[in-house]
Amino acid sequence: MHTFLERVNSPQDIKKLTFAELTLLAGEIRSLIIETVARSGGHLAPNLGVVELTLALHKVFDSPQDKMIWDVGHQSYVHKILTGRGGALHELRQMGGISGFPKRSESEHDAFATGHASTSISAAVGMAVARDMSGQDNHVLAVIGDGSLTGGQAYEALNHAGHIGTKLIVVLNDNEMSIARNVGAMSGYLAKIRTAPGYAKVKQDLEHLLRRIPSIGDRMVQTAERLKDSVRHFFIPGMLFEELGFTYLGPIDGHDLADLTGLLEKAKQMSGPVVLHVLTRKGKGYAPAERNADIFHGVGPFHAATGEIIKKDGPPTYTRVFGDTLLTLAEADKNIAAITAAMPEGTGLKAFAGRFPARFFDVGIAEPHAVTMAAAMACEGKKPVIALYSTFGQRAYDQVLHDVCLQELPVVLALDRAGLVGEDGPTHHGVFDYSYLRHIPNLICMAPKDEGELRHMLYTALQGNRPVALRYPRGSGIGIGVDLSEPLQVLPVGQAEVLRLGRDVNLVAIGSMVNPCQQAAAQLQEQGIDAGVVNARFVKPLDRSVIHLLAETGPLITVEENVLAGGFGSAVLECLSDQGLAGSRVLRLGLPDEFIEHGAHALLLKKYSLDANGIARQTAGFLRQLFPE
Ligand SMILES: Cc1ncc(C[n+]2csc(CCOP(=O)(O)OP(=O)(O)O)c2C)c(N)n1
Ligand SMILES: CC(=O)[C@@H](O)[C@H](O)COP(=O)(O)O
Ligand SMILES: [Mg+2]
Repeated sequence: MHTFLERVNSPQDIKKLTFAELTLLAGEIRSLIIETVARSGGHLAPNLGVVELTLALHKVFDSPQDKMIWDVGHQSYVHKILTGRGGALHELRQMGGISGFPKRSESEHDAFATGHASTSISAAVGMAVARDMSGQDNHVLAVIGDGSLTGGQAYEALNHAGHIGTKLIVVLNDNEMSIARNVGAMSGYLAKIRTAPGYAKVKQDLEHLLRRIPSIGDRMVQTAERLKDSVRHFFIPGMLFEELGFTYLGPIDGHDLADLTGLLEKAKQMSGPVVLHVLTRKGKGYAPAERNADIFHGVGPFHAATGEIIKKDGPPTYTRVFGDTLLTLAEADKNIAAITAAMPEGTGLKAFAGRFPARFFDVGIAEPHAVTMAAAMACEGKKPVIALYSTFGQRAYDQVLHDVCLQELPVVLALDRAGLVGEDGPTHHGVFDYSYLRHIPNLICMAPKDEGELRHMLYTALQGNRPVALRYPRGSGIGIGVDLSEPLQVLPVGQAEVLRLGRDVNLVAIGSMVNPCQQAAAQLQEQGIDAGVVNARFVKPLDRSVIHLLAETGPLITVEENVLAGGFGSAVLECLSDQGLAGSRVLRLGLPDEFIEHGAHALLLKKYSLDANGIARQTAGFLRQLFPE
């Protein structure tokens, strides 16, 4: 029974509830989120940690007039429930259902779309200056986690906000965790604030005392002010934010509704920028998630009663094969180093971190820094491998271009979660990387047809002395039975693998699309169409002679799990145009020029006709068009 939840359809309903009722409501919200995520997967621990915080925010502020911006947005389920979407939670992250992230088109209460970390303070500054320009006085809040506060953009925004001094509130949700344990000097600084005994009281008493020091004459005033500052610095660790122009409030227990609302009311009265430091427990209220906040950060289906994750049988993931292969290669070459931007588990580097702690670097959510740092390591003879999700690699485009490729440095960019990622949706699909990489000079860009080829590609990348981007998909390999003891081969750079030449048509596929193309070719065979399949392996350098040969043989279908705009198929068309074969019969299959919604990976492939059936159907249709009976 969700007695209180049933009474909450909008944030206005929160305002009428007493603290005792809100506490009961918090329990019901937790149960609903646990039940929902246990069924269909999602971001559990981050949401359980912000139940009271979200209730307090909606009690004190008036959304949608007041703007709440959720950094990353993976912790916005409670906000969704309180803003009229509780009834739609059962279809969270499923195709056609509500998104797992804030989305302006979904609700007027979702002030700004998020998904990539560390953008919320910039967005809050933008909303605040727009408000000031229109002479309005609504409140603007950025809710940012301690992990997201490791991202450079957060500091750019703090710097600017402190400079202009406009009214906005940064709620720092500090749970000492990124996905893994949070890292970095800022994290250490927050820990100091947390552990300073009776800090808030000391700060209050001290300010009171300092205000009572008499000021006599100009010089004396200056000296006294300097003295006050030194005393503040000595006793008050939160001064960093104050020095940046913010009023620092906290730290405060983020599960105490009375304290939270009290301090939020105080923040509301301030005229300039405020940082409100809130301490929460990731996974709060669900023992398995409290114990293993990293595992329950983003999780697949599990048994709600026990917290036991429902294991999927199947081949090892690409991530796993990448991690294991890198570990093997690093045993033999002490120059190999691994870098992650706050995702050691997600990118398969946890074992590497354990085995080679001195060669492993978690830089925080700092993709641009990771890439420039790797470039400099390569200058000094090291072989850095940066494992990023393709979508987060977008953050480091300029660093790849300007720091790595311009200097032709041997850095390996391992782009995991390339292609459609499924339920996380448009903020996370890695469908732009061929397009954002293939025009960069000096860069080799490759994608394996299966998990076995991934091993050889990683080896190839580390053997060469050039920048390489290697992209592979989320989830299980195709099940070729990887043997880690199988000797690794250097693949000839720029050479495609002709799997079978077709008489009627040839499918030239890259990466994850090779396997469905082979299945499609088998289906076409049954329809009497002889279709060949070529594994392109390289988007850059492209195998121009194979493309030439195929175009002269007959119709050509390019297939990629990337947007068509500027992708692999575009590269093939450019190549044909350069070779004077612009009139070739080419059909490009890939993703359209739009943001792809969330939904199960298989359903999305089907929707965009990139599964075997869709590829076969489109190929047959193209041939019918070319050769009407
Ligand atoms: C640019 C970018 N890099 C990496 C990620 C992956 N990611 C999602 S949540 C997260 C940790 C965020 O930690 P924090 O902000 O403290 O939130 P918490 O989950 O602890 O509430 C990371 C690394 C991302 N969303 N965006
Ligand atoms: C919110 C975020 O960016 C990550 O938590 C991401 O959702 C993880 O995705 P994977 O499940 O593919 O590791
Ligand atoms: Mg955190």
